[in-house]
Amino acid sequence: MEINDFTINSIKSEYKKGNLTPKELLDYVFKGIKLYDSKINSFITLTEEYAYKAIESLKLDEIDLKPLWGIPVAIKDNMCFRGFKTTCSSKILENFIPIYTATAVQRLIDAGAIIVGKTNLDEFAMGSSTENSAFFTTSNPWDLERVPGGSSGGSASAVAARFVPLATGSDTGGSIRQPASFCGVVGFKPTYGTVSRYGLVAFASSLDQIGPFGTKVKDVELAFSVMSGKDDMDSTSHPYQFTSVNRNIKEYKVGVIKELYEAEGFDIEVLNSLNNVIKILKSEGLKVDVCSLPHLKYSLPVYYLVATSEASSNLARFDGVRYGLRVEGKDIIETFSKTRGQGFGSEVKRRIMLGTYALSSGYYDAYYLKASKVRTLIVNDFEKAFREYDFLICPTSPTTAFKKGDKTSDPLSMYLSDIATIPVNLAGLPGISIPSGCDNKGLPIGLQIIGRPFNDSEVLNFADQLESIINFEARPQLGGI
Ligand SMILES: NC(=O)C[C@H](N)C(=O)O
Repeated sequence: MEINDFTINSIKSEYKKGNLTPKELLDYVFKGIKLYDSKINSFITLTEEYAYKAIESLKLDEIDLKPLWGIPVAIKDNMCFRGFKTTCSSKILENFIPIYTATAVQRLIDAGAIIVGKTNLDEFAMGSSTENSAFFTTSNPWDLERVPGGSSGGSASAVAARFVPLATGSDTGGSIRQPASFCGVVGFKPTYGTVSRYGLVAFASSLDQIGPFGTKVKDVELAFSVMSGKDDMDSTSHPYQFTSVNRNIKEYKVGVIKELYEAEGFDIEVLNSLNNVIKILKSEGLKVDVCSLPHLKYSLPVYYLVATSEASSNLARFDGVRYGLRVEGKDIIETFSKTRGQGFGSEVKRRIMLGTYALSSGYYDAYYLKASKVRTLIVNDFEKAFREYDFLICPTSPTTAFKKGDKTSDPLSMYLSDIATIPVNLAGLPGISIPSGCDNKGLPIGLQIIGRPFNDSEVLNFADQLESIINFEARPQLGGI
């Protein structure tokens, strides 16, 4: 069996023509994972037995009713899937088995998707390289010496390696878009509130958002249409209803974010790729200008106060009593501290300490409150820019995939990898990363497209058309199955 184009549409059309069955596709998927995942390490858990059982309930006459009928999907291991381990790549949850399924995951299942496994991440989604996983580091399928990005590096690499056509991620400061960029795939962070967070292990609740990875924008759109919408189990979920948009790309006005275009620290080849996109858009007749969002330069400090404050509160529940690991001490205080001391890795501890400090009395006003106020200035900058432009564009990340170990001893340089994605979370906006080319090492470069809140369909429509024009065909070579 030859599977050339690993898109949902082509898989479904092969199913309909009778050229492929869900069983054959699962055989192909698990064979690929078994052959190559020992090199890449995308998966923490495989749900093979479940998957083969799940396809038994697929009825061919429902294929047009279920958008993801027979589509294998990988789930980031910070989303609950009942009966299977949800580790968050942390020792503290190493053996945690949830008793319920996350709404976004359930909606994929209800649409016919087949869960094939849970993917690796930076512990509790804190990191940009997947090197903070307590279990193992994932490799980038384009170059095994390099990181796949993070924190959803397992999902991004699984799609890049063509293990699966679709995967889920969560994005607090770039965790879907940055690994998508490093792995040469499409990653979409929807508007905050459009996808329920119920069953997603919380990192920073005002920033976390679930979204999909795919090889093409249309696949990501389909997954988003299935996952999005009101959920009574998440009070921050919005009564959003997906409707697809079909507007000609020429009608849009695009702003290039000055602070992420003329900024230091961006590789010349990454900027050249952006320049190339600008040229393409102009030659298509679009209006493209450089526009300034002056408060964006505060995004990183604001994020590392807001996100860590929320994390210090969210992660307080892991105490050896309610969930996961318990290391016995002579009294309850010692049990707490031994459990947390041994259960959390160093990046998680760093963030809990920073957040606890920022929230503590006497410092709250100077740090958390101030950061919240500056966050509003960033939101206002975006609002103003969107009065003029339909979309804002910039590189997804300042560099292409870096080598393993390059940034592990310097947290600040790791944090800078998210300089272009973090502002989008602070403002709750939809943002997508699509491949825009390769650098001279043959590594993929990502372009980020940012839209107005709840204009997710417009972002996807624009990205889809731009993707066709760019026509990025390169893919990592792992060898055949
Ligand atoms: N969770 C994310 O979106 C990842 C971001 N790099 C962080 O470490 O916070």
